[in-house]
Amino acid sequence: MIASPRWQAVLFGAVSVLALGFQITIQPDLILQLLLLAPLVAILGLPHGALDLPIAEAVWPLDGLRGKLRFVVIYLGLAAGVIVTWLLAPGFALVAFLTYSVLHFSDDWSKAASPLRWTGGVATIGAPALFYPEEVTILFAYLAPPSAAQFSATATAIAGSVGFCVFIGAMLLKPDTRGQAAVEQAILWGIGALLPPLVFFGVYFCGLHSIRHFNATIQSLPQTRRALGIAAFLSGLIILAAIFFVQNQTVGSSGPLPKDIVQAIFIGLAALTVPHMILIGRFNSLSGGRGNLKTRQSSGR
Ligand SMILES: CC1=C(/C=C/C(C)=C/C=C/C(C)=C/C=O)C(C)(C)CCC1
Ligand SMILES: [Fe+2]
Repeated sequence: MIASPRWQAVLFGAVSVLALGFQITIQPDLILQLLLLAPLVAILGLPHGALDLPIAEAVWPLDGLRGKLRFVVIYLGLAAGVIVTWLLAPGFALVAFLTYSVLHFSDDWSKAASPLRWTGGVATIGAPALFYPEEVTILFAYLAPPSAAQFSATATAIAGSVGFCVFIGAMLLKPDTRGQAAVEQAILWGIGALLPPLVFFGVYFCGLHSIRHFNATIQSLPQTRRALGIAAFLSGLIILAAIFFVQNQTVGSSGPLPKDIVQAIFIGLAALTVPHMILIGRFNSLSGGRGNLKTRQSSGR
């Protein structure tokens, strides 16, 4: 576990530098970016969602196997609802996904001085849209009709430019904002300008978000060791299922298409983030902000 937020910032800086080196030397094309992003998101992103069962156990009395099964069915039902919404109204789904992702990612700076919480969330999506508008429009067009993709890319780029101005304004006018969050967001804007959108996303999601989220959650849960065990077990199970699924695919001679991989990664993330956010919202309100449930229940091992 990387306990100290300062070490998380150092790690994020190091991963960013490595990714810049990778970008300069390899210059990966879209398909290579996607083939690297998919397993990275699966392996590093999964554990932060796999803690949801231990979180639910701390928030609600999930008595016995029945209680746990009921939770899993509701959780997966909500995720399936997102996928159905995406199939029926992809334009609306993309706009909603981008909006709640900004809210979700803002939580990485929940303790930062205002307005850095919001500029951080906006940077995670707005930076690539601002610096790589054409690439982002193409990627959005894999997820929604062209008009909705164009609208979302433009709106996100505008949000990005406003966020960037607010960030610079805060740096110049509010000395109390010049802390660790500012360093992280400066790195975020830097890699947003220098790395292609998917490499940028991979670096932020795996190098900062997942680690920070996982660490904050595990620290505030009772029975830490048990929670880690459940998260490891669930992640292993899902990764095995994914490997089994991929091996049994009859892949055409041309291999997987970028569109299929983009849809699998991002509609998958969109679907799982909805029940995850509802649960985290309940968890935070019960434990008093970014609180701690260790004190609410019997102390952890
Ligand atoms: C599709 C796409 C983007 C948006 C990704 C989003 C919005 C991801 C959200 C993930 C979540 C909410 C994970 C939760 O832990 C970017 C980065 C602009 C780059 C261009 C392609
Ligand atoms: Fe997350």
